[in-house]
Amino acid sequence: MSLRIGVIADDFTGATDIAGFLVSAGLRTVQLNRPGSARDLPEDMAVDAVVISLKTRSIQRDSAVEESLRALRILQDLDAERILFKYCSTFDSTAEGNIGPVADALLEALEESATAMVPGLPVNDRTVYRGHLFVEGVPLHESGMRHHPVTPMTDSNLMRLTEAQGRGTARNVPCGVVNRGSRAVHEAFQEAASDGVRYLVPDTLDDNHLDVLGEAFQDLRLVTGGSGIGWGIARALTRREAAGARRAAADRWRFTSGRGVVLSGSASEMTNRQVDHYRSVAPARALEVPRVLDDAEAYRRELREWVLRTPPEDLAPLVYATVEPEQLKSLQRRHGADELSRAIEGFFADLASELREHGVTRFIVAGGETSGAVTQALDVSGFEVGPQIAPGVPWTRSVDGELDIALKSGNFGDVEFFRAAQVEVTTHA
Ligand SMILES: Nc1ncnc2c1ncn2[C@@H]1O[C@H](COP(=O)(O)OP(=O)(O)OP(=O)(O)O)[C@@H](O)[C@H]1O
Ligand SMILES: O=C(O)[C@@H](O)C(=O)CO
Repeated sequence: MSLRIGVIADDFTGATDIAGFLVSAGLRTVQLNRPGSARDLPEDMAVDAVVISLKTRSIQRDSAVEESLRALRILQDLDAERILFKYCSTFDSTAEGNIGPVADALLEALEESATAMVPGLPVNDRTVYRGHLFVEGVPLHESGMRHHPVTPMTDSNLMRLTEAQGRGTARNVPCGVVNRGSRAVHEAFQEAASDGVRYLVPDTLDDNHLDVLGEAFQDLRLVTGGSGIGWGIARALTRREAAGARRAAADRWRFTSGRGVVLSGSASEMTNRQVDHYRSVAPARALEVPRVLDDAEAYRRELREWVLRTPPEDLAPLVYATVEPEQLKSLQRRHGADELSRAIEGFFADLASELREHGVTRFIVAGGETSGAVTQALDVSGFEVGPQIAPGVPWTRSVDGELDIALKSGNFGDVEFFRAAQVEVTTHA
């Protein structure tokens, strides 16, 4: 097997996000949830891209570097022509973060001296102007990300953030140069590299810019950034085939025949709106936190029987822990934030695995941590990635062909996401 692109992703839903964009640009893509499971890939499986999903965003630097290098070796064994290190479109990495050290280690292992840093994802309103990252039109450090519990972002300047973490200097490529096209960007990259600059940070204001950057960077051994640049590079690689391949991905997608369920453990603003909407069109049960803590087994049985009572042809029933921020804070004060998170994630994981034993084959899960816990409990070593339901959220099928799974990052998708996931499978390219 030889791969056109190999991706190392620093978190779980981030991996699914980029995998969906690669498919939408026409690459047949598999996501591996356990890096070692590359050896389980069927010999005859036609794959253009492999995305290895790690959980290295907020762990110790040494471990993040070590795990990323291990993933690199697996991708090299699969003959990956180019490597993309995927991190968050909101960077999610403070001065102590791992993006710089991992990029440095990958550069060294690939014997390269410079790379591009492209977190922008304009379709989800994450843009870069003069090297500053904006989320929905406001600078990163003024967006909700300034309150992130693990990686509070207090700076929007990507050059400063990168230089604080890495071993080299960074330089912006302003949008005036990007507007001139891929040759101008390529020249800017060459000039920067010969000046000893290690990280090139181009402006990214719209999808045209992603196309230009994809074209300019498609021959670099290492590119870093979000799913947007993955899409840009994949489109550069498949320019002529893309439309046909996109249609083929959507045409091929058929749901498994079993029942479905929606499990929402995300407490984000968008998920709150999505849960509110879905409750008005489908059966839904809010998780009772005291019973999760004190009566989990009996409570799971009760919810399981309730889920299985819904006729399989109806919209899938929803079980949700999702609450508004004030209520979340008050629950966390009463029970302890970490304990509660662990208990709720564990509850969803066990519920998912029991539902699977009782014939549920289609899972829609909201929340990055919740998705990780559920996927692990379902023992899914990898996914074949299908068409996107919304930008950054594709349908996936477990490599054993038994389960359909959609994993939604907290803030992705629009208000009707949960219903849309079940009624239409169009590709957002
Ligand atoms: N009602 C609740 N009370 C306490 N904790 C909750 C509640 N609902 C959800 N949680 C916890 O909040 C955390 C939400 O994290 P998760 O990563 O799943 O969602 P998210 O942060 O919205 O998504 P993403 O990381 O993709 O943006 C989980 O650990 C979950 O168990
Ligand atoms: O890039 C993004 O915004 C997401 O894929 C992500 O990384 C979620 O954690």
